[in-house]
Amino acid sequence: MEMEQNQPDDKLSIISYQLSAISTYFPSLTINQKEQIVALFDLYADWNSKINVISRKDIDNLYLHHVLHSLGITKMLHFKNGSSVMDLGTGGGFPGIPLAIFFPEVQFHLVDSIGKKIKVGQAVAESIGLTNVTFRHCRGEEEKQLFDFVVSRAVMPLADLAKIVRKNIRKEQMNALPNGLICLKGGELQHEVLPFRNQAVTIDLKAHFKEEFFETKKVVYIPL
Ligand SMILES: C[S@@+](CC[C@H](N)C(=O)[O-])C[C@H]1O[C@@H](n2cnc3c(N)ncnc32)[C@H](O)[C@@H]1O
Repeated sequence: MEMEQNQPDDKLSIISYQLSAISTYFPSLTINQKEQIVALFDLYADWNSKINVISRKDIDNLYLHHVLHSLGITKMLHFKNGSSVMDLGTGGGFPGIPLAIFFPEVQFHLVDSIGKKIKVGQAVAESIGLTNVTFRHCRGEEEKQLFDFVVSRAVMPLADLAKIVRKNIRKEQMNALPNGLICLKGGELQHEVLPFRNQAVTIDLKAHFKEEFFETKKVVYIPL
């Protein structure tokens, strides 16, 4: 198992360390939200043993590498209540499910071209009682609904994503940033951001989360 620098080394302690990191970074989480987050480990461990949605050797890092990473999007924008957000290429529900827990008054639509991954996300959302999420098994190119924002992690280069989701961005604005695309990205980004250099905003997650995993992780916003 890949270890974070400051983590303890037995499995239960690792998980409770990661959970307490989330509570520390997001002190406003309600008891219900914390219970939903706690429930994710057993659900994903079980589903992941049947359908691979997270690298199997990374499941013990679920809370840091997947849940907290997904919540990194909140560092770019706090979606207003009543907003709608599509997660394109959600796989088993990242970043869509952690964001739907965090923003219970925002409507999320999770899309993936692989049906069995969508089934995992649906089962997890149902088990934790999420009522602000819908799912669709389709390619992003086929989805015609309108949203305030599209979020995405580890799906395709920014230019390709922007090309696919431009049609899905609603013209009416209700958030602190103009509607557009918010992506979680890692590593060297200069080349990908080049076509959007006058508009893209990038933030480093290492400025918000101290764990080594976030050293190279970024959130990129592009108005569309
Ligand atoms: C590497 S996985 C990432 C999954 C998830 N976002 C995560 O971070 O765990 C990429 C996902 O994007 C989906 N995908 C790729 N191209 C797509 C498209 N054009 N429309 C819908 N889903 C797509 C794949 O099916 C796959 O589940």
